[in-house]
Amino acid sequence: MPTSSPDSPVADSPIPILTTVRDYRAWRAQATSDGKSVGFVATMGALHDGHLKLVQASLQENDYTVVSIFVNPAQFAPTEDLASYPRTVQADIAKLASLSDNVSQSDRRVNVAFVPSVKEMYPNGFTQVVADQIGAFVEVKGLSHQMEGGSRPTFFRGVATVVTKLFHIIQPDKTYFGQKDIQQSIVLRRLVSDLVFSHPPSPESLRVIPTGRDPNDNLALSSRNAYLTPDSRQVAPVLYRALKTGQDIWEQSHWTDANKEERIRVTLDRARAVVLERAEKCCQDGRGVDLKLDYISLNHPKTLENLEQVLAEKGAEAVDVSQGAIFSGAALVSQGKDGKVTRLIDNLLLGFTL
Ligand SMILES: Nc1ncnc2c1ncn2[C@@H]1O[C@H](COP(=O)(O)OP(=O)(O)OP(=O)(O)O)[C@@H](O)[C@H]1O
Ligand SMILES: CC(C)(CO)[C@@H](O)C(=O)[O-]
Ligand code: BAL
Repeated sequence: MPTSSPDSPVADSPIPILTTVRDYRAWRAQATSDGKSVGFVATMGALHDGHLKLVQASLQENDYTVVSIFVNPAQFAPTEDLASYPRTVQADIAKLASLSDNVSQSDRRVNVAFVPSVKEMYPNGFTQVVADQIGAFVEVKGLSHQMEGGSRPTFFRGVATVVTKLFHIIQPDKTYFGQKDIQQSIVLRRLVSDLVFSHPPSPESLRVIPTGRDPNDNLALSSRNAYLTPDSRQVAPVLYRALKTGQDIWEQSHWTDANKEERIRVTLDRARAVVLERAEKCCQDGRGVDLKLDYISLNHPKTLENLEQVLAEKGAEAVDVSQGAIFSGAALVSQGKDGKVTRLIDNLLLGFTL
């Protein structure tokens, strides 16, 4: 374990915290020589039960489990919330330390938390302004500019870059990501496949774990939910309700290939209407909550093509729903004139599994 100042998260840690690539590599070399498999969960911290599901999956399937906590500046646009992103490392470490493999009842626990500095991850410096960046960055073309990438055009470049670094450092045999960020998982599987990563050794070793939700109202758990006020927290589950409404329509038994155009339109219209009606109600109820729909879309599960767009540009014959569809959306909620905006995202899988 590295030495540390008394108030750093490393001091008195209930699990080893490694902060440098050098220390981690020494630990990993020992794990390799001991013949131990390593599972990896990448996070930005502010851990919640959704993250802990990923960690539990890793504890079940690997000898050792490593969790990284790193708020990656490269995936935030200059206008986004890098500075205010919740940072709760000590509480995160306590949560990780309290976990054990609850299925096979082995005594496996999180072995290492990797908590690097920005300097450690970007030793040659870094700017959020893409045009001014110098050095190696990773892009996964064709999958990064629709859905979440439509509103966050540099986001997946930042994610693919930092995850490439993390995979090179951590050398995971398996790695665990959340369905909540479905596009991220698809982009990263393609990255692993196209750049022939040896760790993880295949896109399938990047496991995607179902979205953890609030048991009362199904709101997808998210670190940024910490920004919600009590009133905006009441409004936030509307995105899930909208997607569920659309899913119920999509899954009706009368749809055939001949009426897929109507299937797409009705599914999207009804789901969007749920959010728009709630937004209207927010405007009228005097609480000052502002709800905006960013998008709700249907996308091909592999190519991420926007089905509505394909329909408009190429006609119904060009639309392929035979492999199912990703049904996803994002909405922005805030309260008060200068209230912090929370970006909510969610998705449901229509007719396919990951
Ligand atoms: N509700 C959830 N269920 C399962 N996995 C999740 C959930 N929320 C996040 N994850 C996964 O945890 C990993 C780390 O995500 P991250 O630290 O960004 O948390 P987050 O809650 O998604 O934060 P943010 O609010 O910034 O989007 C990612 O693979 C992400 O998909
Ligand atoms: C994968 C990740 C840790 C990369 O910073 C982040 O995008 C996240 O937490 O989902
Ligand atoms: N869970 C994705 C991290 C982000 O929104 O920056």
